[in-house]
Amino acid sequence: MLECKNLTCVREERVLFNNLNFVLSPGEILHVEGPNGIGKTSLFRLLVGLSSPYSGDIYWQQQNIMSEREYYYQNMLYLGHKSGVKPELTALENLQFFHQLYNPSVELDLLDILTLVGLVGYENIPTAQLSAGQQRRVALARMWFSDCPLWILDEPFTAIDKHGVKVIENLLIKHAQNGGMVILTTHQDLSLPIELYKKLVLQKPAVGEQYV
Ligand SMILES: Nc1ncnc2c1ncn2[C@@H]1O[C@H](COP(=O)(O)OP(=O)(O)OP(=O)(O)O)[C@@H](O)[C@H]1O
Repeated sequence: MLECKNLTCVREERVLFNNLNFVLSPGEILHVEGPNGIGKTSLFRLLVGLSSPYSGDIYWQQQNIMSEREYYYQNMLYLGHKSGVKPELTALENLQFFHQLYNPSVELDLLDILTLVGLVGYENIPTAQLSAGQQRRVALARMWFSDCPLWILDEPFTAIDKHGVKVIENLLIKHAQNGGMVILTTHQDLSLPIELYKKLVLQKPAVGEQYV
């Protein structure tokens, strides 16, 4: 379970959100919504420990993520805005790298995963030469390798076409149905089963609480 308690985020003395509380339990997909600049990426950076909250705490399985970082990182997959793929390696080589990184002991057919992410026929092209959506697909392939229960996905659908979005949605559903947890932000409408899906809408702080 991921739990945020009284989380306040401040940038350049401006309060993006204050006293945010939420819980993400096994089997849940949480969609963080809000307009450009409201603080979604800032929240995700707090959730993955890349920056520290102005106040408040984040707990993973009742352990503060800042004091139990190693344990937390063993359980969490983060996909940020940057693709995290190696541009000079081919799509297949990037997948081989993810395989070694995440679960080398598990036998996987990388061609199956290339098929799922729609990159068959492009497997031997350097990733730098692929289209924006294809490069994003290489990055998203990590979800098929990860056995982490918690997935934190910052705009995973950027540059992904409608069919690709469906494939990823189905993967998120499967992950949640297997007891996994997903927190994601996207400006797209999602079609996910209501029993797995909840929303968190970030809102501006009240006037008078907008600056520290
Ligand atoms: N490192 C930083 N230093 C100063 N200001 C920052 C920093 N990071 C973000 N901000 C500011 O915080 C605000 C929220 O940015 P953030 O990227 O979290 O928004 P967002 O909700 O993810 O937006 P979008 O939907 O456009 O991706 C913006 O006004 C941004 O300029």
